Amino acid sequence: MVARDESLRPWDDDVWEAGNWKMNPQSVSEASTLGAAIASSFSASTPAEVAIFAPAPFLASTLAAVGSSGVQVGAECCYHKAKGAFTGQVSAEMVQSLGVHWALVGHSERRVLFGDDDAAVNEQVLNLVGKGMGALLCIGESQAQYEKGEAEKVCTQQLNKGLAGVTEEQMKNVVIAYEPVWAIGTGLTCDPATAQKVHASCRSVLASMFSQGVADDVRIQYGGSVTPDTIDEIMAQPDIDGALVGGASLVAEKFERIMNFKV
Ligand SMILES: O=C[C@H](O)COP(=O)(O)O
Repeated sequence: MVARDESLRPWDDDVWEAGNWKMNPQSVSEASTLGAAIASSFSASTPAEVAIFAPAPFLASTLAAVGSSGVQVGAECCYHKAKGAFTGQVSAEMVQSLGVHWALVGHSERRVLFGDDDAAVNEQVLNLVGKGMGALLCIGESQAQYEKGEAEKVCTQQLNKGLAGVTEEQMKNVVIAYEPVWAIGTGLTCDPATAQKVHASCRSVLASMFSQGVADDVRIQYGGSVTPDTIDEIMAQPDIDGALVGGASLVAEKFERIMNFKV
């Protein structure tokens, strides 16, 4: 068994519900208001750890808005280089200096729109865990791959490539998010039983790559059109340890219901 790094996990729960705001909040004030609202509905009785992945310009203000609530704040992407002539990029060091300890890696929008291939994803994961930060690695198949029945195959490849070179010890700072691309922002939530099957397959891949202990301990979130109406059935699946939520994380009341899922 791999002991979790509790400095990155202030709450002793197995479940992690995370909001990915993407490029949606348009101002410091909008992000801060949303962050404060989410933080105010988070309490000791919330059955999950909670994190918000915010746009880089709003990380500091979102951290201030959530204050000491226990809601964690992460970055949406960190380039793997520490410093240099990389116009427009944000480094792990930059966000770490703000007090941010987590970043998303390999979100399908990064892969499809910005060319983050498996090699780039792997560099970002290695960079983050090498610095003691946490990496939330997103994987998932496209619609065409889904229709060909390739979900498990694609996820296996993305895990193998994205986590190449990561040590068993570093896996304590890795969370996986299975996000079928065809379900993102479409209202088409993956059938929970199908998602469970892919999650179980991912866990078995991680057992082969690392150990059964890592596979048992790692948290695997589901993402893709999660809403207050779908969260309970998703969370009832044994291998689903939380949700990575896009659109519904932009509405505090919706995200509050997701945080307080019922099983
Ligand atoms: O990172 C979050 C996912 O892309 C899901 O987004 P969504 O909940 O808007 O479908």
